[in-house]
Amino acid sequence: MTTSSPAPVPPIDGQRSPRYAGFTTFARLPRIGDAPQHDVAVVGVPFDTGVTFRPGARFGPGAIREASRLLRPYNPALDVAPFDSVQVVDAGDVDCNPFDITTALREIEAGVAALTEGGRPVVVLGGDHTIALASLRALHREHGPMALVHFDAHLDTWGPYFDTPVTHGTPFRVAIEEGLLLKEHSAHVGIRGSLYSAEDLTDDAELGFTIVHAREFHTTPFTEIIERISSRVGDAPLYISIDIDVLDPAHAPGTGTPEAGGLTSRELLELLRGLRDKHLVGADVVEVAPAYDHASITAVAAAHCAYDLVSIMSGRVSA
Ligand SMILES: N=C(N)NCCCC(=O)O
Ligand SMILES: [Zn+2]
Ligand SMILES: [Zn+2]
Repeated sequence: MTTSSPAPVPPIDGQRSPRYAGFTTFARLPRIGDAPQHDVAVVGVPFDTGVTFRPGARFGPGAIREASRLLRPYNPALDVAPFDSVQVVDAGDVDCNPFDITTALREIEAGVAALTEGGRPVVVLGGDHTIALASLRALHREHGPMALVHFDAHLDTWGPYFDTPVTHGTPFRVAIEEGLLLKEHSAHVGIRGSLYSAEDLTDDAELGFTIVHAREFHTTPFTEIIERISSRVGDAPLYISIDIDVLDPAHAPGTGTPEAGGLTSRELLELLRGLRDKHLVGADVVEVAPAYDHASITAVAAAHCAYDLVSIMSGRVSA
């Protein structure tokens, strides 16, 4: 992977232009056409045709970008200035069909593939969770099967809903069926809430996943949980998928299928930081539905997750 040369085009300086002014891009980064090339891309996927309950995640990318205006250029938790040594850009949104899931997934896959050519990492801002499948398909072209760390209240390995095989409740079942994932290196984290039946859990185990349930955060030391996830991933190329409903509704009210008893945003960010040394090839932050948000609580959490993901990626690219 190449490191940018000359110096990367930086985000707009908050000391020269107030952070609430000007065009809205993620963390006030340059738009993709305003940099000579990119090492890491952030891209929006405004798609929510796969939802089973409250719609509105199509407005997630815009809300996350707006909330990201406050992000500053140095990330002390990871000791990295993510925009200093590599070129990070906002690649805009993928235009995808709002009426046909199959067509949309093809368009999203093509959009993500164009950005990740040559193995460059990407952070995808959703959109509902269906889009993770397209993103995995695109990254599989570069990396082959990947480890998945999937933060979510929900398993998202269910079967068809209303005879529709690809929805936001099914992306990781399809991903396993398509051979996109290394199941022995993959985990769901934060799972909770009601299921259709106990078989949902045995079906998921048969697909090969392991689960860190939300309630385990009460009984297991945090460092042990991090170690469990980290050793599961090992050295495999890693994709991190963050469904913002992994957070408790108190920390993320703006989402379509909220479940009580979730993680705090502090816990989630710390879990991400625990994966800093992994070979992170791609990530998404999905299911932000601003219509149900209050004071941008959910969008802020999502923006901070995306910032830590970019920080981990740029640390690797520049190393
Ligand atoms: N991926 C999210 N957020 N939710 C999936 C819920 C699917 C269901 O209730 O059947
Ligand atoms: Zn979920
Ligand atoms: Zn999900």
